[in-house]
Amino acid sequence: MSHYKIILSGGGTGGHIYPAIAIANELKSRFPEAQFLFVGAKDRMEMEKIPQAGYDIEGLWISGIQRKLTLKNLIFPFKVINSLWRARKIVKTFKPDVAIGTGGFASGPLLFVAASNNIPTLIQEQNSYPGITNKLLANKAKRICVAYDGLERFFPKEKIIKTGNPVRQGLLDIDTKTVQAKNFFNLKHGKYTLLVIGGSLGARRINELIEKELDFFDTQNIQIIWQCGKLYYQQYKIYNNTKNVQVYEFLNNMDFAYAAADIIVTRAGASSVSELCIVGKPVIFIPSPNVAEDHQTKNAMAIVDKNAALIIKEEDIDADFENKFSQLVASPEKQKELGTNIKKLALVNATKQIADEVEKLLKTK
Ligand SMILES: CC(=O)N[C@H]1[C@@H](OP(=O)(O)OP(=O)(O)OC[C@H]2O[C@@H](n3ccc(=O)[nH]c3=O)[C@H](O)[C@@H]2O)O[C@H](CO)[C@@H](O)[C@@H]1O
Repeated sequence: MSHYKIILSGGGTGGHIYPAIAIANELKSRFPEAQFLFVGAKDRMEMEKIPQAGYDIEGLWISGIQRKLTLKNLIFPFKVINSLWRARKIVKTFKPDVAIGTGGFASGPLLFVAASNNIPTLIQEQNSYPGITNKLLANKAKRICVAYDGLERFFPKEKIIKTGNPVRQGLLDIDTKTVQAKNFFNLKHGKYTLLVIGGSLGARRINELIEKELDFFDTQNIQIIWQCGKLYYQQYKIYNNTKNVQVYEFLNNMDFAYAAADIIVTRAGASSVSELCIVGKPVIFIPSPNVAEDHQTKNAMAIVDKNAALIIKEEDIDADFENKFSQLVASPEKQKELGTNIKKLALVNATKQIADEVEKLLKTK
């Protein structure tokens, strides 16, 4: 029987959403008859991105807990109770054969309820340091797919499988898309292209840096695709189509963005890092210092330590950026070396391996 019912839950940021979409797409190609339902958090990105990818989604009233005492924290227990109740209704109505969680707050109640109803659950952890939701869910999960070594510090060892992070199919063949990509972005062919990515939500300090360096880029004859994030778009859109700059709040065609780029300046969220390994181009990481356990620096250092990318700490960008950037641009050899080395770190079969694990769970049911 292949009329499986599959629930996927994860969201809040792109880092949790795109792995879920990649897994769903792979399962859909294996089981065209299967039914899929996503569960996310109301008002978060997934409510827009999942339907765009062609799937149904239900939103729970849930959010993270803040570190200080705020009104939001006082209503947090009510959100948990409400979302557990809603998750229970969703699970009872949809009757999934398996539940897959990719992190983010909504996956907490949904996977908890699924596991409590004896539905096999698989969680996928993108980072080298797990988020709180996956840590709470680990004991009830049947399988835990991870992308880094050393996760047995947090999860039961016998459940862990190192697969890498799932990456959307379209990113696997970007080398064939350069011309199409440059046309798509209206870029000049043959002109050096910088891609700036601030993570799925955008990065304030990277935006400030890019704004400050626009003249510098101009003197270097560089054209730029600048993803500044939804929150910052109003502020930076004035630069759109000036000095060879294109400003986007969000890039819906990451394959084209990567294909058009000669060099990439980026945050170091886990999915971005996995994608950049597949892309194989010279990268300068500016990790966010504002995430749990400084995990973006760890994500980036796993690459930098293999001489496969450069890193500039956020606190050093004003002092170091121009130097490091222009040295790299001036050295085609160094760019080639970094691009070749980062590609060696790619785990290209992650999505397939995770789908294999899901299949095993479906078949043992
Ligand atoms: C500030 C924050 O909490 N960041 C976390 C968040 O990052 P964030 O949501 O930025 O996650 P990632 O960098 O892992 O992934 C971003 C995803 O969004 C896509 N994308 C991004 C920009 C864009 O314009 N278009 C687009 O499609 C990327 O291709 C990628 O697939 O989740 C990651 C995975 O748990 C964590 O490692 C990050 O630390």
